[in-house]
Amino acid sequence: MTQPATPTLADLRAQADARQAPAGQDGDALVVCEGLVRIYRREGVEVVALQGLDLQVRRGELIAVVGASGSGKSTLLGILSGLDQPTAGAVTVAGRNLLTMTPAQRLDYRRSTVGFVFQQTGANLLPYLTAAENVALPLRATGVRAPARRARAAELLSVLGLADHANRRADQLSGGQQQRVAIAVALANDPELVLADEPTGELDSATAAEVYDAFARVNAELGVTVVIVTHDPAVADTVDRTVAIRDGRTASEVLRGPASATAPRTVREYAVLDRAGRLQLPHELVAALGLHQRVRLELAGDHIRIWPAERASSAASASSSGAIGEPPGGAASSGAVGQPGGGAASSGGPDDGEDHHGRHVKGSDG
Ligand SMILES: Nc1ncnc2c1ncn2[C@@H]1O[C@H](COP(=O)(O)OP(=O)(O)OP(=O)(O)O)[C@@H](O)[C@H]1O
Repeated sequence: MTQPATPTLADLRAQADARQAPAGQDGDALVVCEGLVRIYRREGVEVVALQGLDLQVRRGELIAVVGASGSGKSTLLGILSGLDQPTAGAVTVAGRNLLTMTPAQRLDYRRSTVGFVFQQTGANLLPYLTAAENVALPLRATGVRAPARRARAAELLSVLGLADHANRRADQLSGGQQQRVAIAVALANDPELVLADEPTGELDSATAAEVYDAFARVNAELGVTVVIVTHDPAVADTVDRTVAIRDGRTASEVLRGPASATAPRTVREYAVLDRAGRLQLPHELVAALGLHQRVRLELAGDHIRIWPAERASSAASASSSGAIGEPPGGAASSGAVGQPGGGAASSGGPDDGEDHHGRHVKGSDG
């Protein structure tokens, strides 16, 4: 049987160049973060909150950013909201460079390009104003006249299913209703991007689901791009993409396809490859193979194998065909976990890592 020719590294590089848009030229990207670094200095101690974070959010996307406490999520939101500046790296939102804005441009950006929803309702709403008055407040700051303010507030509260509550004081609304009013407040000046920091942190799971639905509705009906930072895994049911941050970098992404009448949504987990070619391996894979310090990589047709260094060197000494770029089949390639010869290894089980191009990145026990 004739084997298909194994692509060389040069072939793969040419394919990748053909597929990739040039850096920073993704016409669809509303948010572009490249190599973001944020170092806090306090009393002589440095804390590296972001260490080279790359993230792109397409116009009209609804995404969640998840990660352990201290991984850098709020730091990222602080930068995207224009409140904070990175120590290094580049960030643009809606074509505006957040590093070079003047104070006046920054104020305008915060008033009209981004909207913000916080965890604490107290930070979002004035309790003694009605829902409609709260929504009208940011419009007053941008000089919108009273009749237009009232019309816009009524329109947004209606989209959020709160038309009947427009004249209720904020402190007479339930927690979920208050967060939906907060979404309307964030949308008042028609921003391109809404950022939400733990918006359901104080809500029970049923009410949290209503708030996620509200974000999905404004995303679908108004076309606004939404980034939700949360610890809550239930957000995954609402968004199409979940970006996981680990140690100040984007580590993995889960993409969900649409459900059909006959099949549930497809769910695929990807490791994120940054511009420098760095990849964070999931903890489970690292632990399963006892990987530490250095690993050996092998190109095997359409995927890459990762070997623990020690076992790889013994496999390599038993094989004369272990060089990168050579076809699989030697002692090294027969050692993939439960996948002799690499055939089944390419078939793409749900736990396989895949890079942005759908190529598999396999762990191996040698
Ligand atoms: N103003 C600050 N001064 C010093 N260190 C800070 C400051 N803000 C954040 N950090 C540190 O930066 C790191 C990232 O913090 P950040 O709040 O962004 O994480 P997070 O993922 O949002 O965490 P959480 O989910 O607990 O809110 C942490 O180690 C934190 O202690």
